[in-house]
Amino acid sequence: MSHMKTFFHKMHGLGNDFVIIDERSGSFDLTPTRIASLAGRRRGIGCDQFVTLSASSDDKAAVFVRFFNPDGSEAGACGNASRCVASLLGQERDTDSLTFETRNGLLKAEVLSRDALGGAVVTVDMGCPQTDWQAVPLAKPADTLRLPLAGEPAALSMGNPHATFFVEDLSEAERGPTLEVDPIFPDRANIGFARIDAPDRMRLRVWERGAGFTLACGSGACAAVVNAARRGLGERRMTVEVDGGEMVIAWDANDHVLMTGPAQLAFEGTVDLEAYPK
Ligand SMILES: N[C@@H](CCC[C@H](N)C(=O)O)C(=O)O
Repeated sequence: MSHMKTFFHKMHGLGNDFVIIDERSGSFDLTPTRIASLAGRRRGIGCDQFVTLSASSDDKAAVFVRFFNPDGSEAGACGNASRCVASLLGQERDTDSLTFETRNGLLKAEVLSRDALGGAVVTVDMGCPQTDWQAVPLAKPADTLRLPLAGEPAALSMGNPHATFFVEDLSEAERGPTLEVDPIFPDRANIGFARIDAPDRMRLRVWERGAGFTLACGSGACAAVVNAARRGLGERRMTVEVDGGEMVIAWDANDHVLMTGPAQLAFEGTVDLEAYPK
């Protein structure tokens, strides 16, 4: 029996990699179990996040974009995937300015440049950080500037929950797996470890909820810069060095967080979804 093959794009932003599947012409049976097996590095295609594109009911938006972690859980935001989607759709629509819908609302993106090898530099307006304890969310009222955890991280939501620890030594990042599931985070959290190297520069590692350490976390970089500025540790515009390269994050006067960095097409392929358990 032959099954239909489903087309996918494999893209990455600074090594944070994605499988992108287009469901605009019809949805596929993408259960959390199937997503987790497709995301597997040995038996699947392999990715840090799985991304679906479907029709948006908002006529300002080109598509509705959903982000899934490799454990099958859904995330409200993914910065690096947002740059990749903007690059892909910009090419499809022959435009550099795009708006797309996510669970965190409408995001605007601008493709700043392209090369001949599937690469682009993209700015995405990631929206406004939310710093109320209920929005992060936290399990109980707490000052989101200094959570009652050893190291007193600052917390906020960029559409997904983030806590940023400011550290001298990045080996503290080994606390990430335990902190992701600390009872203070009822939806778990992405845990960033930031070393401030200059007022406009930081080094960041993020233990991602549902994914583990990745080479880059765009929403984590946005959270880290906002949290550094809130704590008076950094400027509102910083270069963030992650394991996979660099992004520039600017928290503007209108409270929006602008993230600029690369988006790269790695390859395209087809997959028989039925071959993966659901
Ligand atoms: N890699 C991401 C964030 C992906 C989602 C995150 N793991 C979550 O569960 O919130 C990024 O670039 O922002």
